[in-house]
Amino acid sequence: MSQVQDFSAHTPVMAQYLRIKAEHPDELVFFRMGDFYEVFFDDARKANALLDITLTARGQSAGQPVVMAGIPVNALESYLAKLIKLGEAVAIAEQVGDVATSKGPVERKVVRVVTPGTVTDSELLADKQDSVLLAVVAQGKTFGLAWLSMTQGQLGLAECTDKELPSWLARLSPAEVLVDREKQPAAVLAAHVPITNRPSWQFDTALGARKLCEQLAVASLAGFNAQQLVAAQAAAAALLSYAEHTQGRALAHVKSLSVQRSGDLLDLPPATQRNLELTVTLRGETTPTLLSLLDSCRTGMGSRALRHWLLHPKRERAEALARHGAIDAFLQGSPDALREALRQVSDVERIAARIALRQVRPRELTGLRATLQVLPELQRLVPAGSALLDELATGLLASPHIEELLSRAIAEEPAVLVRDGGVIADGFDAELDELRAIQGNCDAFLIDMETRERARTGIPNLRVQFNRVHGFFIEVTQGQVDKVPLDYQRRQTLKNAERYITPELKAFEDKALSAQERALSREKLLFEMVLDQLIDELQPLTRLGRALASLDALAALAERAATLRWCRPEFVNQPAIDITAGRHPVVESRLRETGAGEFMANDCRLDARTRMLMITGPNMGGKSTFMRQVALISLLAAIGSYVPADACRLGPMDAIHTRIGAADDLANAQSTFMLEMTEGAAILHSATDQSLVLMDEIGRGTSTFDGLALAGAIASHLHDKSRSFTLFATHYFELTEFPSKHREAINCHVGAVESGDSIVFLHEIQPGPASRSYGVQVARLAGMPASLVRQARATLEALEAKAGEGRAQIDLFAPPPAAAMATAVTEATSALHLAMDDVDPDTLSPREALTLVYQLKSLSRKESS
Ligand SMILES: Nc1ncnc2c1ncn2[C@@H]1O[C@H](COP(=O)(O)OP(=O)(O)OP(=O)(O)O)[C@@H](O)[C@H]1O
Repeated sequence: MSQVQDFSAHTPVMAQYLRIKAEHPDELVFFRMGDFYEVFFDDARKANALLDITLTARGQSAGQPVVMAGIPVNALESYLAKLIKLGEAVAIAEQVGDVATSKGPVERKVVRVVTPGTVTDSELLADKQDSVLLAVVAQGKTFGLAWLSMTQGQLGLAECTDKELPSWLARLSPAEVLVDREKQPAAVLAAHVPITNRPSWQFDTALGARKLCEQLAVASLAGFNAQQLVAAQAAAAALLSYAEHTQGRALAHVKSLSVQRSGDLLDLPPATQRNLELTVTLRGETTPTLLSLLDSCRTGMGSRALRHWLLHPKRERAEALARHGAIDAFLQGSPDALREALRQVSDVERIAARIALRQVRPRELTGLRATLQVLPELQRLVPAGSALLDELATGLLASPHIEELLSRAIAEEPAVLVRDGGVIADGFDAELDELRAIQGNCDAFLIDMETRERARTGIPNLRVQFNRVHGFFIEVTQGQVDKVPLDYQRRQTLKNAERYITPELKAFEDKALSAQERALSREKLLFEMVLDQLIDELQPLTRLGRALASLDALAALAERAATLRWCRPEFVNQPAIDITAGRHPVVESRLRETGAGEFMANDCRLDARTRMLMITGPNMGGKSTFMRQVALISLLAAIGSYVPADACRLGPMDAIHTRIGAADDLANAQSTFMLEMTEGAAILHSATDQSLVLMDEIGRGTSTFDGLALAGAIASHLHDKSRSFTLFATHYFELTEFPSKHREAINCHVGAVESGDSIVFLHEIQPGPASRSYGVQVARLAGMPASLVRQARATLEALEAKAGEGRAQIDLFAPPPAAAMATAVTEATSALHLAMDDVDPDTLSPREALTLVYQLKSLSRKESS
């Protein structure tokens, strides 16, 4: 039960609470009182609204009732989980003083602050996902980013422009973002992530540089190539201060820093991540996605590594090549045995972090011990023939000291919590063994005393017993009570029996109970000592975690490649996306699962001379699927996976841009068309000749003529200016003219055949433009009423006839008028110039001069016509 306290103003406990709350104004303060955490005032009202817990009022403060709500200590985790999900932060104030010896209220202190980005409790974290804390600060036109995965112990720094910031936010997908409360970046506000405001002075470059050097134990950041990143260093200052503040201690396990540059990564803007359904579907679910298909990892660490690879593909292809080599080595045999052994592996990465933060639980340590014991077997099962796998296999080492320590110190099956006792193994510490022996002797003592007392009192059914609530007692049934000797003192009366205690039993009770208490506190001390020794071994443990994660992820990719019949892609230096019999991995596996038929594989051949496919064909024909599969295959190759195709050759790639129809973004007050144009504009601004661009039915969000005109202009821009590899799907038949005027574009279409009133989709990409769009047939398939379909067909025929008669021949792809004038003028000027170049006026005869005037006149007439 919660202690009954007087909460009137000025009571010492209230003063203590108010002091703690003043230090944590932005967090919900959970104030430990006995078996409850209490929340007061506005925090209580908030908890009541968010957690649906009952409000009570007790005492008065400043004339107002003290509003409060209580959370039982043993239900803390589930309430925390809820609050973290809602983006709230909680400061946990524990009783740190000794209740028995305290004068006045027992001392309380905030031992940690749990926030969405810094949570490390295994119960509150998803196994397969990292929780990333990110700090973002604007310095002039540059944004500095610093992030930390608390459970991986890894720091990251980057700088980017305003335009690039949304991609970074999508890629890092932070659980919490720290921003300067004076200038919150708009892109962060738009990203719908929990935001924590920090004071401006915490975003300080010099402070950041100093804190980073201290954290990484280095004299300068030059070794990390980070000394120029002043904005990122400023973000790191706020990040590290906040992380330490929440943990209430230094972050001993954070020893590695990776500096990332926008230009190093294959750019996957947020729209691309969404449209390609990499980690969540368009409906917001986690399956079926590319990640859910890929992730057959055996450990949470492996799944997290795979997710990271997928969202951070590199442009430079050495790492991907090494992974292809590793998959190949696995496939020479089979990854199954290693994957089976990986089942016995615990989440070493998170355990290492929790050791560092002194939050590790006894059973995590036995998990770690079991993992260390299977390392030799794992090492044996890693196949030869790949430099990357060789390197990872050598990483499967931990100092023998750790294993030996864990085997000696931790019991075979320890209790869940240290405070329950039974965690330290017998034989590890002589003092603990002795204290336990006293407890162990209990049973023997009780039996012995029972025999003696039965003999002394002549009560045959007398029993000497112990229970947790009443301690030790002698129980005598009511019928025998008159035989009880004088030294028996009554302790408790039951319906059928009386319970007594004797001086001898009391003395034994004191000894046994104090032994138990002493054993418990000895265990706590020993556990801390074990942690001290483990903390010295953090670096090898963290390295081991990473090696296990990579091995698991690679073995999963190998398993997928074998099961799904994928091939090894080849990288070339020339521009190329050359895919033979490519498939959309997720659609293919859905078709297989639902028995809805075979997936139709398709080729895609793009190179320096053919950069754009103008794709036409009926709705439901497979245009979007084809375009997406080309993007997914390119991405899979870039992360080092095999790909769903028979053969695949890829040139360099710097980004995958997608503009694919989406629902209205009402939350951000953007109409479908506005969104379409905004996303389209972003692509045109950033796509290069090494980008892959998917344009699905651009222009459909507005009137036909506007849409067609815009689509034509966008296609021209992509073809002439960006020169990107472009897959352009459209229902505007007019655009099938595009390739005849643009050398690097060709037409193709998805095949369909009409049978009677109906239509059969072939899902095959065929050369040339589609002959018609079959929209009415598709509507019929979708179940539109027959009368409506008939009406639509009649209208369509009338419209087609009319369009055929009167359509003016408009050149959709002509350069814009201003540009046309400019070109004409330049050419004309240059022609006149050329003619004038040969003329020397001083040597001309009058007749020659007259002829020249006629010539120039005729030239100028020709060029203006
Ligand atoms: N290559 C294929 N093999 C087998 N089935 C396919 C293939 N491509 C697409 N499909 C099936 O056809 C459905 C429609 O495909 P998709 O959405 O790509 O058509 P679309 O041409 O883009 O249509 P719309 O123009 O209406 O957007 C898919 O959900 C899938 O079930």
